[in-house]
Amino acid sequence: MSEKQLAGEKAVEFIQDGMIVGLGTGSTADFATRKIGERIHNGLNIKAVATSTATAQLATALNIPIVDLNEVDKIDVTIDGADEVDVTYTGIKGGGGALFFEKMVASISQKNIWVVDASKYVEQIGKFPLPVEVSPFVYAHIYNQFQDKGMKPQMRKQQKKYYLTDSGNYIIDLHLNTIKESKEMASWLNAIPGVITHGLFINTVDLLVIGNGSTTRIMENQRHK
Ligand SMILES: O=C(CO)[C@H](O)[C@H](O)COP(=O)(O)O
Repeated sequence: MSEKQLAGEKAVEFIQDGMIVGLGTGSTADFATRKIGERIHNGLNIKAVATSTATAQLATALNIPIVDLNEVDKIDVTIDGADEVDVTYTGIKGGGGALFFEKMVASISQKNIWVVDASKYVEQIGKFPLPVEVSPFVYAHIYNQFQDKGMKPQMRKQQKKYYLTDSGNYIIDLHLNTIKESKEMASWLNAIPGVITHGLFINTVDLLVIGNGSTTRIMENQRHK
């Protein structure tokens, strides 16, 4: 079994009857979603909120009842993947383009569990390009601002066109190589008009489930206890 599958399936052990569950996006989160589907088939009773159209489609195919984010007061547990996470539980998400909905769902979740393979647990984040979701109305100006600051921006593309997120925005990937001041970087990005959100997730994760060889390592963010 792959490290992604080990991590994804392990996290499902934290889900109990009656919960509202956030379903993440990406190949690792999909393993969790499939396992939840299996448990529903065996009698588990939950409702779920999806973080992307792709995840909603997978969940529906597995008979997982999907509800709108606005129909729930809170989400009990969200299981999501990540592209990189460091020892302070700061991470980069959005490799799969779902960062905006993922951030919204995480923000109203009482417990956020991230599932990753061992290669994503790093000392310093930033090797993975940082996604910034921007409005198509003003994207070129934001791109130029990044370029002028030497942040090596790249418009994300799909089939030669600009990649469109589920909410109809573009993504600019910043090839920074290392991000030391993540809080400052997050505040700066948040303040740029036309930036919808970015892939820096700070102080979000409660529990990190890392697929490690043939087993899993579970790490609890002590600051969230
Ligand atoms: O943030 C994400 C999607 O926006 C994903 O969780 C992240 O890209 C990890 O994906 P994978 O599990 O396929 O490696």
